[in-house]
Amino acid sequence: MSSIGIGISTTDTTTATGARTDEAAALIGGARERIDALDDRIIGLVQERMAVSAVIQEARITSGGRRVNLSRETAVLGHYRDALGKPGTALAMTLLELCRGRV
Ligand SMILES: C=C(O[C@@H]1C=C(C(=O)O)C=C[C@H]1O)C(=O)O
Repeated sequence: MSSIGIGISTTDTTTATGARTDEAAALIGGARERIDALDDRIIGLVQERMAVSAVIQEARITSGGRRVNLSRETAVLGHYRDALGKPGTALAMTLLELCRGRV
């Protein structure tokens, strides 16, 4: 670590995290590892959701029905909105687009 005056560190770690102390940089670095691991799990769950959704859509289309079921999508949107508020609706819309494409 080099330093500029008392208590101001200029390590690579603090630079990368935006922290102003080594203690904060260490906390942020550890928490970012947890976030990266959570993001990997979230991405895996989204991919699993896409696969399950595809099974449903293919079964419905093969049976002569339509790909999209708006009443079900409304229920999914409501579920996310109830849990996460307005941004939850936007998240659900993105998930639905990933799962059944743009309508
Ligand atoms: C998966 C389905 O098909 C489509 C995809 C949906 C989804 O990914 O949640 C919801 C409704 C349908 O538009 C379903 O009807 O459940």
